Amino acid sequence: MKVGFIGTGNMASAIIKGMITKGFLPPSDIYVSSLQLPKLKKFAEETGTTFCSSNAELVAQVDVIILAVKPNLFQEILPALQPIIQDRNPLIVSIAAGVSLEKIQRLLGDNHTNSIVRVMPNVNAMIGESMSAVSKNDYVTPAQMDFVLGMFNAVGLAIEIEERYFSIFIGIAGSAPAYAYLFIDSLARGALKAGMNKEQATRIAAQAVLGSAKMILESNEAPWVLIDKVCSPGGTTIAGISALEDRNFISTVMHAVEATIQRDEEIAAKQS
Ligand SMILES: NC(=O)C1=CN([C@@H]2O[C@H](COP(=O)(O)OP(=O)(O)OC[C@H]3O[C@@H](n4cnc5c(N)ncnc54)[C@H](O)[C@@H]3O)[C@@H](O)[C@H]2O)C=CC1
Ligand SMILES: O=C(O)[C@@H]1CCC=N1
Repeated sequence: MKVGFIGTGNMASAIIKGMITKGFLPPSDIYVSSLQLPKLKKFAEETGTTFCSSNAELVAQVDVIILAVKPNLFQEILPALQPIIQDRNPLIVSIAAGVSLEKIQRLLGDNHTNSIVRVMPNVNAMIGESMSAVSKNDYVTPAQMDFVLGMFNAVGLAIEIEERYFSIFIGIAGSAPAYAYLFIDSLARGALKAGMNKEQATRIAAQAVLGSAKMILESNEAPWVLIDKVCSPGGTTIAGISALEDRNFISTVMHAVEATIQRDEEIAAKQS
């Protein structure tokens, strides 16, 4: 299978580097196109991927197209590629927030029946730790779906969800790495304020958060049960939990998820 990425920015480069590290495809079977050609050429040379000087050149050679550009570019890029896409009928995979399966089909021509898959990965794909959601339209074959799930399982964990849950998924997985990084950075800033070197504090906090995430995934205990196990009576942890709740930690994080969902819905409304 030859897989072509249209757009090689933050997310595509994370997936490509993750795929290459995991050996999912030979690098030369990964084709890349984007706007800034000198930068793209350097990226292709560094990764061993196949450089394409235009989106059309890429579409003419691949079996799977990964659309990895910003949502507002779909209406410019897809109609221009429509004839060649309809001629070759590749599997279309989009990783964009706010662009529905139905919208992609409309941009490719309502009278056609393209196999289209929507994926919401996250940037941790670069180290093989993405949490990705996958949703498909009616024309995707089981073999095509297996290929996409295999690709995103190679760079983390991929699950199939109904498309109507995509906005919520972005709030807890697509955008959430940024929120987790912010939490770790905030812990490190607290340590910095108390006199510890920030770099050392960041590594310590990141390992503590990594272990906590693994504990939730591997212990089969609910987070609240684990919280109680850390809190000694009259101890340090309950003092910290109380301080977090003084500033509405729980509702602040819930509000962040709601804001993410709302923004995804706004982007989708603009695209429709
Ligand atoms: N950054 C992230 O953590 C995540 C991003 N996404 C989605 O991935 C998509 C890309 O996001 P990023 O990688 O963050 O954006 P980015 O801005 O880093 O990359 C966009 C890429 O598109 C290319 N591009 C722009 N116009 C083009 C054109 N006409 N033809 C071909 N390539 C063109 C740019 O040169 C660049 O390589 C978005 O739709 C976003 O919703 C999804 C999950 C996570
Ligand atoms: O911020 C964004 O819109 C993209 C989608 C999910 C993560 N980054």
